[in-house]
Amino acid sequence: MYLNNGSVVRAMTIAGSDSGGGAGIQADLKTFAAFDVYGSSCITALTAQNTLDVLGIMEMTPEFVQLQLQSILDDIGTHALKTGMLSNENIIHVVAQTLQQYKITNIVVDPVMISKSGKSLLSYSAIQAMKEQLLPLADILTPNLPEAETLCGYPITTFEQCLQAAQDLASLGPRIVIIKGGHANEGDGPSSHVVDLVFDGENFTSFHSPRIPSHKTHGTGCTFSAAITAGLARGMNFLNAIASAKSFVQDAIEAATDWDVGNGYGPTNHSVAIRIAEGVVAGYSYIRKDGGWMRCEEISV
Ligand SMILES: Nc1ncnc2c1ncn2[C@@H]1O[C@H](COP(=O)(O)OP(=O)(O)OP(=O)(O)O)[C@@H](O)[C@H]1O
Ligand SMILES: Cc1ncc(CO)c(N)n1
Repeated sequence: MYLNNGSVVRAMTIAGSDSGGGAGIQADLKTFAAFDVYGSSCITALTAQNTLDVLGIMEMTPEFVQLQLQSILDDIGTHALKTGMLSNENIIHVVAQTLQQYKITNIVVDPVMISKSGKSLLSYSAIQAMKEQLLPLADILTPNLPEAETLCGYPITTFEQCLQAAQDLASLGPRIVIIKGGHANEGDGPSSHVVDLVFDGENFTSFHSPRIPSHKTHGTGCTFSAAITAGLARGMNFLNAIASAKSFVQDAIEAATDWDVGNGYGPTNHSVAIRIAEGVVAGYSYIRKDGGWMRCEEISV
């Protein structure tokens, strides 16, 4: 187990259970294990789910969510924490309250709203609670494009709109916003690269990687945010944690391309070695120019 100053490094996830094992709590714990980080979990809802569909959802009561959080935090503690599927505003409320009460740091909020199979995982009325109560506590917010559109309240179809959306989301509280590009150009057929855009309140960095032509992408978002959380728990700075997470997701998609697990959007393969920011992920930084942003220097972290 990875140690930091002699202490076992711990990470925690607050999310829904995916009975199919590809997303949610199951993906998070597999990812923490791959990063050699001890994982604990608070389950917000059970989903009866496979690679094709979400057949049913059973929510926990807010009281039981709170009890799980207290039981972990009073005894085991955590060096970083992520949230995934939160289901409703009452759960969001107790989660936000408890994170404040225990002064949790290194909080990654993955604002899960819809499964790859198209089922809602967050009630519409919870979106405002997420914006008002949870986003101000987030160190890192990781929406995919449709989630960023819902939180911003406008469509994002160009790179300039994506730059604007990241700034608007940062104004709601998170220190760092990453808009993930997995869903880009879906309507127009696959594009050759997946671009994840990072805004840290002042500067932009974009991470580019080849788009893997695969349907084994169930849970990529959960895996990505869990990998960032594990990296933060291990003491990485945010750019290294993001770069390591992106490499991990890429390798996990690639390692699953031949898998025969399920008949729909199959899970990724978490049994891949982690690469700790070895300069493998190409990124670009941006400078302000003529009232906009210009891509300039290529970076590796
Ligand atoms: N086909 C692909 N090839 C390579 N990387 C991908 C691919 N699809 C997604 N990714 C990467 O996976 C990560 C998650 O992105 P994505 O936009 O798929 O999240 P998501 O929609 O939240 O996932 P989920 O299905 O779990 O809800 C990002 O780092 C993205 O770049
Ligand atoms: C439980 C759960 N959380 C998140 C996602 C998003 O991938 C999912 N499909 N299921």
